[in-house]
Amino acid sequence: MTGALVTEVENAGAVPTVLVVAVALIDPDGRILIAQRPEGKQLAGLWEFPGGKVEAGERPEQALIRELHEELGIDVKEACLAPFVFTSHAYEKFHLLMPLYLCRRWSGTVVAKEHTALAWVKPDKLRDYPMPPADEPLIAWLRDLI
Ligand SMILES: Nc1nc2c([nH]c(=O)n2[C@H]2C[C@H](O)[C@@H](COP(=O)(O)OP(=O)(O)OP(=O)(O)O)O2)c(=O)[nH]1
Repeated sequence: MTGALVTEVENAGAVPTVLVVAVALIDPDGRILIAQRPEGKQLAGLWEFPGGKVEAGERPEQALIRELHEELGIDVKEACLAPFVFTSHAYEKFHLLMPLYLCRRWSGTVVAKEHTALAWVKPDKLRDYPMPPADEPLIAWLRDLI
């Protein structure tokens, strides 16, 4: 009886783990691109690294290349995506697992197709832009290693 109750309590807290891929695009001046989430979406108004959810049947790098084309209108080759660090964060409705890649090379001009605004920001200035809580550890890594 007690065992069953414990199991129920544990299951009540179970949420799906969602895999989201994101990238720090770095320009020749060492600035990183961040993008402001549009109104009407979860975490609206916060600044994020471009990227999105990995869809069924996609590899993470394919998903990121697709998202960068859809969101920013740029083309990125898989070889130009360098795995960097990841964040693992418990949101209320899901658990976010988000690898962050680095990319210094792409073709095309960055345009905000889905975001409210874009900003190129030096790593030590990222904290001036409110970002989702999951991004907190990523900011520290970028500041220290880029
Ligand atoms: N792309 C990106 N997403 C982030 C970051 N930090 C962070 O918590 N997230 C969260 C916000 C979303 O819940 C999820 C990204 O998924 P998404 O952007 O494709 O999804 P969405 O909320 O726009 O919703 P959907 O309509 O596409 O389902 O990851 C980040 O730096 N970049």
